[in-house]
Amino acid sequence: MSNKIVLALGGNAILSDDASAEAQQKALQTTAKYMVNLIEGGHKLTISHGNGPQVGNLLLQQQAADSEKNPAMPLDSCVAMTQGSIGYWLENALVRELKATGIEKEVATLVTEVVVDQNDPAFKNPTKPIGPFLTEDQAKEEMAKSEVTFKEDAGRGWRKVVASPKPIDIIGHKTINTLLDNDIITISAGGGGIPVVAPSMTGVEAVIDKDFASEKLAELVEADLFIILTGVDNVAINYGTADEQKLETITVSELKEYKEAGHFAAGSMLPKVEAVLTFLENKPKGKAIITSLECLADFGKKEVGTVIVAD
Ligand SMILES: Nc1ncnc2c1ncn2[C@@H]1O[C@H](COP(=O)(O)OP(=O)(O)O)[C@@H](O)[C@H]1O
Ligand SMILES: NC(=O)OP(=O)(O)O
Repeated sequence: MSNKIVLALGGNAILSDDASAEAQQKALQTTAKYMVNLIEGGHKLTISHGNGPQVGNLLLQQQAADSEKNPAMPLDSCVAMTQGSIGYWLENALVRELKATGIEKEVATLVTEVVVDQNDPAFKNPTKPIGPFLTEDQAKEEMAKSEVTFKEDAGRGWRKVVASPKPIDIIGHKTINTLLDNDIITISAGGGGIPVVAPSMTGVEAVIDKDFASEKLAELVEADLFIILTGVDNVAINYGTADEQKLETITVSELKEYKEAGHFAAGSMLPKVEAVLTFLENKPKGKAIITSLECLADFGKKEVGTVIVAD
């Protein structure tokens, strides 16, 4: 059966330890190979992706821009720039892979604006980690020098945090849907989308969580299947402990219970769990999967990853 799929790519599908353009392009070429399985199945595919490491690095590069002739770009413009660069790399990789496998499909990347509420409490409480990981001492030194906030990120080190308001609407979602209905693969809502406030559509300094933006996209294009790819094959309870247990097929109520019991870390697995729960509350007949890129190789042959369905 052919499905309309929203596929959200996590950080490890784009970036390893090497943040060079060449290394990210190479990682995305591997990612594109795994996606062919979804495309060959005749599914209508729209892809979104994160930009946390990339937009943080780009913001750091702005510090070198200190003159009127070479001004620093604000965060919303940096989000737009990373949508462009990651979209270019991914589109390029997919087109190459489609050619190699003889699949005749086109790919279109869309610069996507996402409406947020200017009164969203997130503007007063930055939580979204971006850019490189620092040690605690380095982060404290940075905080003493400027008004930037750094927080510890899920046991992995300290990162700069910025406001991350919830997405309300995706500008151009009808265009994305029209492209999908015409069997064109789209790349959209990259980096969570460029945050803008209505009615003026002015860009604001924030980075939207790509899991929430991808959910909003899945809702608006009425996707049948919402897949979030991340660094693990399955969501787990008691993650990282001796009692860790991988979740396979699970209902919305069961997942909610585990969420309420605190099994999912804020800033890493929690937004993914919340995004799939919201998707299935809006579309009970839909299906959501959280898994790794590698597991996509078996998609269509057997159930892969953590599959979430309505009760
Ligand atoms: N309960 C959990 N089950 C599985 N993985 C978890 C859990 N809690 C935290 N994680 C970690 O969170 C990571 C996903 O978050 P993150 O790396 O921030 O996302 P992304 O893949 O979108 O960049 C997983 O790869 C895993 O290391
Ligand atoms: N925008 C965003 O959520 O990016 P990451 O998934 O890379 O953190």
